[in-house]
Amino acid sequence: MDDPVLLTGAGGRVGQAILAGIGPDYDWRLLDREPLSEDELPHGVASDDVVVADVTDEEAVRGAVEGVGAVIHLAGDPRPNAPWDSVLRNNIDGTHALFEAAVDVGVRKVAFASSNHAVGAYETDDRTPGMYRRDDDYRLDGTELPRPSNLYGVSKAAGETLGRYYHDHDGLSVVCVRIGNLTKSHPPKEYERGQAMWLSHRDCAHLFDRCLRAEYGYEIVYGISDNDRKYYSLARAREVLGYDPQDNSAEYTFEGEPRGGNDLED
Ligand SMILES: NC(=O)C1=CN([C@@H]2O[C@H](COP(=O)(O)OP(=O)(O)OC[C@H]3O[C@@H](n4cnc5c(N)ncnc54)[C@H](O)[C@@H]3O)[C@@H](O)[C@H]2O)C=CC1
Ligand SMILES: O=C1O[C@H](COP(=O)(O)O)[C@@H](O)[C@H](O)[C@H]1O
Repeated sequence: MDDPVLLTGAGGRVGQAILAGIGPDYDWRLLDREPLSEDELPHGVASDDVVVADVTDEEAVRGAVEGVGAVIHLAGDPRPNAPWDSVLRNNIDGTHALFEAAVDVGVRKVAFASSNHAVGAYETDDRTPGMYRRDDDYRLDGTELPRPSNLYGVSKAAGETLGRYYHDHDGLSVVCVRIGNLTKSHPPKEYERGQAMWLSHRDCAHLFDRCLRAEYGYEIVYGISDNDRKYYSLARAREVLGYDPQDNSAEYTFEGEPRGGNDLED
């Protein structure tokens, strides 16, 4: 990828994990509605490459995508309990504005930050907590219909559908990454669901690197580490993107302490 890459929501948790891992490897343009501090910028990114704007601002977004080859679109309200007015504006209108601008100027690829909450209602009372455990073979693989757990999940399913439309209508390559639970240094503590869908910082950076480098049409993949407890299949991400995760929440105790050597979870 020789052309610049636009990263929206660059100042947030996922954006910073990506930049910490692959910051030096791309020519970045960054967009966030909050100004980014010096230490949030990868080496070599000048203030001219930073757009402080709301992703629903069509003119600003059009300027931001001009000349870029690919976009990683993260900007939005990430709260599972976010109210409808916020997800409608930040997540649905914002994602629509981003896709419209991208196809208008001829961007080739968009990686969209979807969420586990687009399919959270598969976690029914009769399946949980068993499905969060490693001896359970229940798997979602990205071919299932959305089944959102909240209005935030509805907004992510809408983003995936917008991506489908712009792929079919305009030929844009789109990968929707249903991100699990990103935490730094250790998996979520004392939280089975979080440990089943943990995404480490290094696997996150590697996954989005693969989204930028691989060739695909329209894809939905799961964005988690290679956790023993997983109930999301990584097969599609491995096959289409070449994702090769290195981390596994089983290498940590339930309380989040690293286990020694080969001492994996019982
Ligand atoms: N952190 C996680 O474990 C997960 C995150 N995601 C998704 O990944 C994306 C990033 O999430 P995080 O980094 O955790 O959130 P965050 O809240 O840390 O970062 C979001 C960034 O986007 C910016 N932003 C929000 N609304 C904006 C708007 N309308 N215009 C421009 N900038 C805006 C914020 O200023 C912030 O810097 C979100 O779309 C979220 O739904 C999905 C699943 C899990
Ligand atoms: O989409 C998201 O999911 C993660 C995990 O959800 P949780 O309900 O198990 O905490 C969440 O932490 C993150 O904020 C959200 O954007």
